[in-house]
Amino acid sequence: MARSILLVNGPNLNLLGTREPALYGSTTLPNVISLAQSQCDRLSITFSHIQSNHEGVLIDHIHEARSTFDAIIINPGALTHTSVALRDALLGVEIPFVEVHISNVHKREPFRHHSYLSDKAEAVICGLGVYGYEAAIEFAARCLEPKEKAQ
Ligand SMILES: O=C(O)[C@]1(O)C[C@H](CCCOc2ccccc2)[C@@H](O)[C@H](O)C1
Repeated sequence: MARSILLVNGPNLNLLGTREPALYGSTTLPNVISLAQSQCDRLSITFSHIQSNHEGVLIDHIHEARSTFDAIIINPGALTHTSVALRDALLGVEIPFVEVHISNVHKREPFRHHSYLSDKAEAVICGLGVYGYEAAIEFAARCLEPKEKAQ
């Protein structure tokens, strides 16, 4: 089971719970983080979180995760549909990851139907609202084995 999880949230997710509640619900990002921290505490999993509106900042944190985290749970936001660089960063660190989307992207505009990450994700969760984060943590705890640490 994963013993340490980094939760990554991409651009505009800092607005969660304050705009577009019909699409993304009314739970704020701080509340999502608090719930995730409590869930990880119960599972004896080390937890950390980053949210940034800047692609390069997210990439830097993913690089830094290589020596620390067994699993990444990522909601890339709109970078899902545009960022080869984010894909390359995840592939480069060789940390298993779960892709989460609050909305069902497949019921939305066609440009949201493609992800640069999904074919490399251990799992893709979308349309469950913020429960998707809880489900992703549970999946990581049960099913993601830590990769052998590089010597
Ligand atoms: O459904 C998801 O979680 C998305 O990753 C959210 C992205 C948007 C992130 C912005 O989130 C907001 C939340 C509240 C208010 C405004 C934006 C969107 O571009 C993806 O296609 C699907």
